[in-house]
Amino acid sequence: MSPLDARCLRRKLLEAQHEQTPVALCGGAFVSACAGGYYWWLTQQRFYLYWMLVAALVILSRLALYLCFAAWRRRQNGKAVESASWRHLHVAGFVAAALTWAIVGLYVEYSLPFADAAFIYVCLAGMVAGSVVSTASVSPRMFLIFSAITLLPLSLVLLISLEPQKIAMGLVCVGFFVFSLRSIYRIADIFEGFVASSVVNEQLLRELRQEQRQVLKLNEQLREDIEMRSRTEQQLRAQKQRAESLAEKLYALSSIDGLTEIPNRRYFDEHFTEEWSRALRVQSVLSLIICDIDYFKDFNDRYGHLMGDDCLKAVASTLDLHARRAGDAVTRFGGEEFAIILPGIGLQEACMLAEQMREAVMALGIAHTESRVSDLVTISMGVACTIPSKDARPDMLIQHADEALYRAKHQGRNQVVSAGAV
Ligand SMILES: Nc1nc2c(ncn2[C@@H]2O[C@H](COP(=O)(O)OP(=O)(O)OP(=O)(O)O)[C@@H](O)[C@H]2O)c(=O)[nH]1
Repeated sequence: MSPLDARCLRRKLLEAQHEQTPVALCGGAFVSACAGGYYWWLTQQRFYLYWMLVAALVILSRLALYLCFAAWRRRQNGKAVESASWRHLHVAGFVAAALTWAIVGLYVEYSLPFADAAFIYVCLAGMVAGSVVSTASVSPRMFLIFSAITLLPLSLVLLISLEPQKIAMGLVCVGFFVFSLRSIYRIADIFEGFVASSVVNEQLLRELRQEQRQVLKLNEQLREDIEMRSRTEQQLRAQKQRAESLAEKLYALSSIDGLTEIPNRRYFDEHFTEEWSRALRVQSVLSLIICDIDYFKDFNDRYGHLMGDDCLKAVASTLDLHARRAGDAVTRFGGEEFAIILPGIGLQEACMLAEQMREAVMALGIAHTESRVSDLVTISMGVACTIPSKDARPDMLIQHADEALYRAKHQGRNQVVSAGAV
């Protein structure tokens, strides 16, 4: 038991004794009145008057002590403060009460015959027996003080009286004292055990409440942490979404040709590889057209670069208009060259589409007086087609389309040349 608990235990024991005080005082007052009344008519009334006044004074003093202690307890508000001085005052109260009974016992013994004195023996034995209850809660020592002062002087007088009746009574008193003393130790032990375990329980309860408060505090902290974390997660998710949409926009921007607004070479490279892989997987045809504006350098020289740009835009959107199926992609391959990816289209169909495109470009009616094949802007086109195999590489189809384009240029331009099935 900690020093704090030991102090608490002492205080609790004192409190338990304190709670017995009203009963003890009532009992004392009642027995005093009975004894005073009984002996008033048998011997000197003056002695009993004084004795009853002293007994009343002692009872009132102990009552005042009881009230003061109760007020002090209320002020302490249940704190485990040291209470040694109160204990001493309680002991003093017991000693005073014991002395009043010892005096009356001795007085009766000396002044009255045995038969009349027997009443006081009964009273004293009753007082001692009653004090077992009120003193057991504090300490056996208290009982020892009270019963020794009350009984032993009288027992001694009885034993040395040499009268058999009195000696027998003296022995009974001593025996009563000894047996009571033995019992009080047992009762005090049990009582102290109960109070000690209640003190320990209270301490445990206090610790438990403290732990509970701590756990609640930690819970609160954890809840705040979780809320903060979920807020942060939400913010991160929103930022990630923004970053992803930004990346998509950037990717789209980086895949589009700024001038013609059709997909650029970078897009071509990625998309063509994808389509190649798909065609390889499902063993379907894949066609590629590469087309080039005829005598474009001369066009630029004649009409200037800005007109050249407009021409490129017009050609690009015309080609784009003719490749509208899902998967078709008209891209700017570089300079005045365009590449058209046509998944799932055979050579013949691709050549027909290329022819339509060529005618559509001519139909734009863009004047090109410097061209040696027409007065209008024309295009030459090379078409290649394949069903990809594991041994083949995507570059090979590009190369074949390029070679076909080369032949279209050499064969007089403004025409579609097929590379044949690769
Ligand atoms: N206005 C403009 N001209 C470009 C652009 N990109 C490339 N060119 C021009 O395209 C011309 C290509 O010329 P060449 O490669 O000599 O070919 P060509 O004159 O078209 O002759 P053939 O292809 O043999 O018919 C060059 O003069 C480039 O400056 C562009 O974005 N805008």
